[in-house]
Amino acid sequence: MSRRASPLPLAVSVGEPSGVGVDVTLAAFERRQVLDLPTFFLIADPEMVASRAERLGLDVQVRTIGRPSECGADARFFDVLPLVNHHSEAPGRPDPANAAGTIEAIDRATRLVLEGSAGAIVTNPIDKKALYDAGFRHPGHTEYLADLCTNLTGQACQPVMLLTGPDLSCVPVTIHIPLADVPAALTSELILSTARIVARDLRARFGLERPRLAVSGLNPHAGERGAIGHEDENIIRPAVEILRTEGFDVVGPLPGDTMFHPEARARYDVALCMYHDQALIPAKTLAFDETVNVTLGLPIIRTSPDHGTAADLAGTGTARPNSFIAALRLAGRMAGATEAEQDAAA
Ligand SMILES: NC(=O)c1ccc[n+]([C@@H]2O[C@H](COP(=O)([O-])OP(=O)(O)OC[C@H]3O[C@@H](n4cnc5c(N)ncnc54)[C@H](O)[C@@H]3O)[C@@H](O)[C@H]2O)c1
Ligand SMILES: N[C@H](C(=O)O)[C@H](O)COP(=O)(O)O
Repeated sequence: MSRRASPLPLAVSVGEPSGVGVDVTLAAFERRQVLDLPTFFLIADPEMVASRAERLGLDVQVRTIGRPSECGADARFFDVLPLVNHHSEAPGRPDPANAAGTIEAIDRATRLVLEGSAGAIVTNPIDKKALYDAGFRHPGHTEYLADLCTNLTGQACQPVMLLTGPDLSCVPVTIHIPLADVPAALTSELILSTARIVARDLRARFGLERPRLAVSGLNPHAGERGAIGHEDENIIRPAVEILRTEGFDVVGPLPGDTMFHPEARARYDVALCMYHDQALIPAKTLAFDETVNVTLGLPIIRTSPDHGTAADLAGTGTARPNSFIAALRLAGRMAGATEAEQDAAA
């Protein structure tokens, strides 16, 4: 698979303005040349961005652009596509009044990628509770982007959350739901559809021809052959067997506690886990600074740093930009590969 950089700029959404999103974006901009980062612009309130840069003591000049094609025209400037909705600059103090701008940035970035003006969307973290308090009805970006893409394209899509780092890639089959609801939400069909999307997108977007999948169990010891819970034998194992008959390279159900040590990880490309923390605890513990959150199953490329808003660090200059930089790099590579394939097919 080609790994050329995307010639289209990446659209970065501002995320929660009281969090570290702008801080890590500015830090990445400052290192763009030395790190040879893909070209990107931020969708945000330019005044808020300029205030944050000043608070951080950064010598960054914000330039307002009207469209993505203007991005990078003068490399000295930090390009911002302005929001219609105003964002106040108040680090560490999430405010539902900012929700409209936060959502607007995600919407506009998505539309720009769908219309072919931007190569991919890189999202900064949102404060989910602040958005819920303002009436946002989706658990997170992952589910929201799927709804948005479905509405904009007319094609239904199932979003799949992939956390990918240097030594582990994993997918939570159930995503943002209470732990108590997981057993009822877990079906063989959901495991099957998730695994099929993972295999398809790892091939198309990452160049992995036949990814090796490892499926976790749900209960301790993967249910101890039915003695500690029934889901492993009645729901997960049948799904794994169907996947095998379909030609997938897949093992499972594997006990969740022993599938993440180094020798175990060497045997698979992606772990399919049954619930959010089963996947995200090992991913963030192994490589909090390098892991990237990617949404599979969408008609667009979306990446994000693995961390949240880190409101305690906003405006202090201590937030590490590493995961955001990894998200930019990965989005650039994925978009470049997609564009190369489209060129080849043309
Ligand atoms: N993609 C997203 O939109 C996304 C992802 C995760 C969490 N969130 C949201 O973020 C909010 C806060 O969540 P949380 O506290 O569980 O997680 P968090 O990642 O914001 O913070 C966890 C800990 O890690 C530290 N940390 C986070 N990012 C860091 C960085 N770049 N450099 C140095 N230290 C960093 C924080 O200071 C904190 O101590 C919640 O509202 C949550 O929903 C959003
Ligand atoms: N589940 C993610 C995490 O804990 O890192 C986070 O909430 C981001 O989810 P979205 O990308 O769907 O907002």
